[in-house]
Amino acid sequence: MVSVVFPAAGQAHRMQVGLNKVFLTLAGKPMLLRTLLTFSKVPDVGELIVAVGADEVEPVTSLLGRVKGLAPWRVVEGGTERQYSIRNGLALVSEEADIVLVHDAARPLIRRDTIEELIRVVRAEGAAIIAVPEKNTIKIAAEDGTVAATPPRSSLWQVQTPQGFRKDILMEANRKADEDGFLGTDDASLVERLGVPVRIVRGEYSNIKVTTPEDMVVAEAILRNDMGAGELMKTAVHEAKRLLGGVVRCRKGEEE
Ligand SMILES: Nc1ccn([C@@H]2O[C@H](COP(=O)(O)OP(=O)(O)OP(=O)(O)O)[C@@H](O)[C@H]2O)c(=O)n1
Ligand SMILES: C[C@](O)(CO)[C@H](O)COP(=O)(O)O
Repeated sequence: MVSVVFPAAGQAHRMQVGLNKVFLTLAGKPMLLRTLLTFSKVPDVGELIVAVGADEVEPVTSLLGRVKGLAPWRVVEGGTERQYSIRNGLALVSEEADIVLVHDAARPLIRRDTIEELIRVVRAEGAAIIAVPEKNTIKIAAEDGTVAATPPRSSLWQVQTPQGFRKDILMEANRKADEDGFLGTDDASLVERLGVPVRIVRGEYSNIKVTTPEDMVVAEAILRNDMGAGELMKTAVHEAKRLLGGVVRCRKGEEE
């Protein structure tokens, strides 16, 4: 059985609304619910553990109690850092779970097929993360604000969640991180410290983490666009050709 821990106890400082962003509505549904409902549709997922702020435990418990279609869930108080919120969630993972996924509640655009593919890879390899190839050139800055290095883009991936692990691996990684006082910005970085290989599973660029106000616009647009990127592109290509009288170049094999 797969257990999923959702860190949802952040302060949303960068959203600048004075409210935990996971309760903000996107296309008519609170972000947190959207995320939980998508995971609930995955047959292997047997448990949802949601870490929220201390004063949010009661209202969230009451809210989830009114929602139909959720997998069995529990709400726990989060911590001052994402990693501590997850640690509190891990304490509630049930005996029957053999795999644990961690997913930011603030990534409401995750797709069911991406979750299913991640679970398949974790079953086979023990540890895997969802990521997409980096599109920009990334620079490493020196302390004085000049460029220290330009790592080759072909080896850079933007890491997302969910991230999934065999339960024993994730538990040990968290225990060791606590012992060493190590704080990571994702869960895989804790597992990497154990020397366990972590497989990268290619996901979707649309699985954004809603972090700043403009991310709300992007998320809302993606959710409200019932065409999807593939269909949108077809229409855009058709229009471009019409405007330019068929002069638009199509790469071999990519003709309409
Ligand atoms: N102490 C914390 C901090 C973050 N999170 C969760 O971790 C996810 C990713 O974090 P982030 O996008 O940074 O959210 P916030 O911490 O809320 O945002 P900010 O850093 O702008 O305050 C979010 O679902 C957030 O709720 C958490 O559970 N506990
Ligand atoms: C785990 C994560 O979503 C991967 O991109 C990200 O590192 C979380 O970072 P944040 O500092 O909590 O925004």
